[in-house]
Amino acid sequence: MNAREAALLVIQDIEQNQAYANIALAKAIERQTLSNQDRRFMTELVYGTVKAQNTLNWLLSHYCSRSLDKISPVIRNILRMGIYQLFFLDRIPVSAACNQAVELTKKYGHAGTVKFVNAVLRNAARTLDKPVYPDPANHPDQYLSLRYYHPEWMIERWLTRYGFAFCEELCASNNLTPPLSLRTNTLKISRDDLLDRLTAEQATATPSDWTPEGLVCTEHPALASMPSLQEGLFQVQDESSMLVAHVLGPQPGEFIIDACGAPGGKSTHIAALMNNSGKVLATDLYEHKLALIRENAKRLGIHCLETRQMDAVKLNSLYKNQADRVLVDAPCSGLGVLRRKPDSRWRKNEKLLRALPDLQSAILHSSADCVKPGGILVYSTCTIEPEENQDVVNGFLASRRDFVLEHAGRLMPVPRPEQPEKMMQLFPHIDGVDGFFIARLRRVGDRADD
Ligand SMILES: C[S@@+](CC[C@H](N)C(=O)[O-])C[C@H]1O[C@@H](n2cnc3c(N)ncnc32)[C@H](O)[C@@H]1O
Repeated sequence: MNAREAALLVIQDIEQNQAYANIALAKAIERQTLSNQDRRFMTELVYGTVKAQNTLNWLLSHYCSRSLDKISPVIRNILRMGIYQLFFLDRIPVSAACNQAVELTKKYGHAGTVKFVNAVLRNAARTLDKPVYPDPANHPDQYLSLRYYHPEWMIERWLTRYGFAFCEELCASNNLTPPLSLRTNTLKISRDDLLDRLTAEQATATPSDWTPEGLVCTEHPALASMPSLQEGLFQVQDESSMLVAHVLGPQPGEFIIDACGAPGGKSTHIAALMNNSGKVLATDLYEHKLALIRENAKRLGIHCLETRQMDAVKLNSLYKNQADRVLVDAPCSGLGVLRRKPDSRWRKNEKLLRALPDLQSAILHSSADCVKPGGILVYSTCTIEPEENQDVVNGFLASRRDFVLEHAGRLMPVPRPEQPEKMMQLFPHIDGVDGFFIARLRRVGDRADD
């Protein structure tokens, strides 16, 4: 199977079965024996076609008299892939984009659709030029939506809040492919030694500017094939996500609860910072996700971590006043990590976003009850929406006089320029890392300070 056909099947899986793009792609890559070049091309086709689907539909509508809803999903995806190559991939010859789409249609369509796909793509190829987007001065939301492949409701939200320039930079950065970042498993290896191992495994990495254990990897073989991963020498984790455990500040011997723990990126980091001593209890609503934490912990050689399936809203019924520190890495809209998941922007909607702050607040309140007097509570999300971040924490503080807000930015493991706000909001286009929010609170009461 060639890269285009493999890409088409992944795109179909994402659209028809709601498969997650990164997972469906990784599985397909594992099944195929593709060269590195073909693997990169397949990834580009899948991610580009899925991410830019609104713009591809809009471009297609210029060349296709039939309504796109009336076209079968597989043919529509062949057309989208073809248009994507014609308009957005400079190095693909026009003939290859058209001919290969026709070949795929022969296999997945019928004689009529072959003619149709051929006609639409040849028509597009004849008039091929740069897309002419709506005028940004008169239609800023349509312009940004089509130019940067984001749902219009999301653009409207950000335009109102941040203005055009900020919104444009944010959307542009959501479309850049972020480097892979890795957290050294300091229980097994130092960052310098891991760098040597990665180089020996044909990966290119440099130390992170944000954390002492972070590495930024610009080139690497398929992750599953890397012995250093299997040996548990690192965990894949974004740099901003690695900051959370540092802000929590776990100490060896303590009892820590990670209320929304799966798949375990932060729980396992906390355990490493505690040098595998004390106890980390990772809870999550879903048992199958807890299995991922256990797998990760085993691979990383962590034995101070336990898991428990439970609704974090009820955490205080079991662990009231017991934990030295509690992390609430809350379920959220994930709008800070759109650059990592090309399909996720099309899975969100405003109704879903509106429901989140109530759940986040309920988890935060219950988790707060589990913190010992003098202990620490950290609330984090991978979103940039104030309703899920500052508003949740401010609402909590307004009703909980037993907690005070501390300055998260002062606890950075690698010093950074000081920000005036105590709560930390990172943006991909400003900070170059995933959009993340971190707030640290201390429960009033006696306890040895840290
Ligand atoms: C942002 S993810 C956590 C990521 C994790 N901390 C890490 O670093 O790998 C949020 C998690 O909250 C879980 N979750 C959602 N609702 C929950 C609830 N009511 N109680 C406990 N966990 C919940 C989800 O299953 C998801 O695994």
